[in-house]
Amino acid sequence: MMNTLLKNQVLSHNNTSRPLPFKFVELLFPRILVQQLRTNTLHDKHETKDRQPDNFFRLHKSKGQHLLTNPRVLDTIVRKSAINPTDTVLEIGPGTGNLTLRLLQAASKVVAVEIDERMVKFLQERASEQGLQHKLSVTREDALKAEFPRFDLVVANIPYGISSPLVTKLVYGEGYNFRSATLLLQKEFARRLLAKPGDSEFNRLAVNVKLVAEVEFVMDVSKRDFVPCPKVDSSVVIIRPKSENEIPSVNLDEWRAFTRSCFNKKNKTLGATFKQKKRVMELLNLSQMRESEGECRRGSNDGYDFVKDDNLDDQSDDEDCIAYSYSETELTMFKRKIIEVLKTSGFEDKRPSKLSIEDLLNLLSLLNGAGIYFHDLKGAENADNNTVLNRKDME
Ligand SMILES: C[S@@+](CC[C@H](N)C(=O)[O-])C[C@H]1O[C@@H](n2cnc3c(N)ncnc32)[C@H](O)[C@@H]1O
Repeated sequence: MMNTLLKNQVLSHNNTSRPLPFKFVELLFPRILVQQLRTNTLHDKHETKDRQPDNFFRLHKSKGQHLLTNPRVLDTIVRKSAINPTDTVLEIGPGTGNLTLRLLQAASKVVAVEIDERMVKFLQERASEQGLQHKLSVTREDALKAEFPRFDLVVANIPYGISSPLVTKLVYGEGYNFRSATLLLQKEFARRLLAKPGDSEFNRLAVNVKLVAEVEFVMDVSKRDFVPCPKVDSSVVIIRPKSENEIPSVNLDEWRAFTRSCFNKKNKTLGATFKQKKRVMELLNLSQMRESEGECRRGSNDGYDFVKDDNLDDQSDDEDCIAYSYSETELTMFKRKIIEVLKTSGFEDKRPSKLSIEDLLNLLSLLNGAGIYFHDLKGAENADNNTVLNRKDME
């Protein structure tokens, strides 16, 4: 059942029936809201069977339900997003709608994707009460699985647990053509998106996003601006996809497979990474697949099964674990080929986290020139039960 008290409180910013002058409400809003929400909501951690009366609107930590309540921050997010009155805005995880109501006022339309049915209903009612329901389309879906309708820009305070796959989906998703994504993210995650080569936070996520988009820092947001208060601080960033002619000409699937290999252990030198027997086997297999457009050789008990190989440099590697069969000679020759490219190009002793995108593109092109290719094995992974599924995403 909808909690009327909660509804009145989260609505207070725009509720015309409230007698308090707008500015005064604006000033008091965070404190009133925090105080009252605290007494009228429960978070997973505090849930007990005997403490769940109907008028409690329980927020689920597992779904990242931390509501942004500071009107100053909400207004800044909307202002910085530079929304045109003709724009359709995609909001992921609208929750109770504190941001959505502002977006509805600024945009022509808001399409929202929310996983929690209760939030969907709450938001629809709230929009109706403000006479804005005709501008809102909210569906109950997992944003990672949803096919987003057409949108001009994204503005969202997203659940932090899905940040990496969601950012990947937005910037690498086929068919999305949008101006910008203003996202409220966990501070550390935002720092990685903003990191430059040589920074300690510079990783595969940063390099992949930067290939196809520009990232701008907007502001830090205190954990105290949320209800309930999370453990971490947050930051707002704006991601702007590059136009087609600004993106280097590279096969994006191969690029992502290449950076996955390079950054597998980002503090190892590229020489050490690509000398690993499993890496050599994987690349030999992919390169042969590319040449023959055929089957990959895997699974023979007579050959090398790197999962069981005690001589591996890095047994803790939790990436793709597929067994291939190659002779010692084949592997040695192929390994020489890789090392030769790394040596002659001066990349052997370099660490991926210190390299620029241009350096990495150059290395990929040199490896391709020597017949060494990279490929995202996800398709093969789904089709083949021999694959150990434990693939990290972009981090
Ligand atoms: C951090 S809260 C933000 C709520 C609201 N936008 C705000 O700023 O107050 C994240 C919201 O995302 C929703 N959510 C969590 N996982 C989701 C998913 N996979 N797809 C869509 N929504 C999700 C949660 O239910 C929650 O409402």
